[in-house]
Amino acid sequence: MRSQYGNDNVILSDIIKPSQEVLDNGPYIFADILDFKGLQKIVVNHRIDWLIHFSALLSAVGEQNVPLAVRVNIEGVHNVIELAKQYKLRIFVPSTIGAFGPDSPRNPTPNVTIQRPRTIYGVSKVHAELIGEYYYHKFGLDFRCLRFPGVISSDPPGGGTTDYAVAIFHEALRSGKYTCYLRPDTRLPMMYIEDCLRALLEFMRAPSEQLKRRVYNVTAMSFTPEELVDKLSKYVPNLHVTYKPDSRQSIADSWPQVFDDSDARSDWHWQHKYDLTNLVDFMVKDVQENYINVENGERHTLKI
Ligand SMILES: NC(=O)C1=CN([C@@H]2O[C@H](COP(=O)(O)OP(=O)(O)OC[C@H]3O[C@@H](n4cnc5c(N)ncnc54)[C@H](O)[C@@H]3O)[C@@H](O)[C@H]2O)C=CC1
Ligand SMILES: CC(=O)[C@H](N)C(=O)O
Repeated sequence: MRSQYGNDNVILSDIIKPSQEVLDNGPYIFADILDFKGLQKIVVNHRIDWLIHFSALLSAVGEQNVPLAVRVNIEGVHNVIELAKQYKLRIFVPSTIGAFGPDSPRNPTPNVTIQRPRTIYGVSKVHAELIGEYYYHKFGLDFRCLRFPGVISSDPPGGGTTDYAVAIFHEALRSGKYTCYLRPDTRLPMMYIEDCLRALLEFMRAPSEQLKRRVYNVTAMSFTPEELVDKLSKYVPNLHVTYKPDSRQSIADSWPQVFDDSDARSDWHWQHKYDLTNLVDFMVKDVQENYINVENGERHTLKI
């Protein structure tokens, strides 16, 4: 986004201390999604016109702290949506495959179908979808929402059910081993981060008249842990993976296996670029160069 709109025109915010890399990249400010007045101040002082609301507790951590998930994921959405209405902002809120549940068709899962999720994360995302649509119809708010599958990047994962597909790269490339908390045949929809961010930007830029709905499924691929291990073994030939399913298995078992994003493809021409093979190629390179080599370099420096 910064490469297209200019570094100073995209402000990143969170409640955590930013890394040096984040600070070097462009403006970063503290913003607590639960502090409505603080958010108002930011919108006014920085003349914000688009709001992209990423803050949330993901599926696995949400189950461990339901009251906090309710506050951040539900109260937080109330705040940003009201803010967007007051200041006439275009607003994007991501939803997820987790907004579906065991009663939804899983292969494929269409854009409009039964949504009865069994996690607080999923419930909060259905709530976000519905309140966003309501504000669109009632107040003309330019609310846009994409339901993402598991998003894969080299950043440390945030406590979701699809985290294994990130963690496995870090652990396999360091130690040649990984213990997976899902069964080997657990199929879930996934997407590489570059596709995810491009989908978001293309969707935000699409003229309103082109959108037949405000909430779209998007995806790129679907795979299982054993299929990912098979591809990764090309880079880590003696890779040893064991499977110890935990509470995240039942969450994954209630989620879509294959996501139908044909509406996004026909309405605003969504097209993914990364499939499983080039996802693995890029992830191996990224984790190796930006994490493992850096750690090794730091260790080396310390030894000197
Ligand atoms: N990572 C994935 O696979 C997917 C993510 N999404 C959605 O994308 C969004 C971002 O996900 P990730 O980056 O993976 O999650 P993450 O857990 O890495 O990031 C969430 C951020 O929210 C921040 N946060 C928590 N409480 C806050 C508060 N009170 N005020 C301000 N910020 C607060 C956290 O500090 C954290 O940096 C979420 O809304 C998630 O539901 C949707 C589908 C898939
Ligand atoms: C798919 C998601 O929304 C997220 N990665 C999670 O697993 O909770």
